[in-house]
Amino acid sequence: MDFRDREYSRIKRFVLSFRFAFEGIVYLLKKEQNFRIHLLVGTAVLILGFLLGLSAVKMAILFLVIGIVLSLEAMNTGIERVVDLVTEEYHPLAKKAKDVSAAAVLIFSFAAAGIGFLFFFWPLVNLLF
Ligand SMILES: Nc1ncnc2c1ncn2[C@@H]1O[C@H](COP(=O)(O)OP(=O)(O)OP(=O)(O)O)[C@@H](O)[C@H]1O
Repeated sequence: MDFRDREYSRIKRFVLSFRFAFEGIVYLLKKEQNFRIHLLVGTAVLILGFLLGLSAVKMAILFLVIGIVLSLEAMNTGIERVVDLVTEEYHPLAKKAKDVSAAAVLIFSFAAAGIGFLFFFWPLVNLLF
């Protein structure tokens, strides 16, 4: 039975939507190396920030930035799968769609790296020297 079927209660559809989103996360963890790398780096950054005693505001910004990177990576994968669904042939528009979608992740990753540099440079310098 289709989950959009009217037989399903609103509550059940609400719970199912979480289950499907969770399945998406499992898919990303199993199949997408870039997602795993971003998750690993993000976790390491949060642990380092905690150990260096960054302020609550800075930690909140780090959480936000890491969440956005992971979400963009997930959206990028979603777009790649849709493009693959539309065509398995080489197509200039398929290339543009995938390249631009990957560019979105890269652009924000540069911004995230800039924020990381601003937050960690002096605390690390003070710790090491
Ligand atoms: N159907 C296509 N037509 C034209 N170019 C494509 C097509 N599919 C992929 N490409 C090109 O190959 C690149 C890599 O595509 P691919 O689908 O392998 O994604 P990926 O970046 O390796 O991600 P993933 O490993 O998560 O699938 C794209 O960015 C695009 O430039």
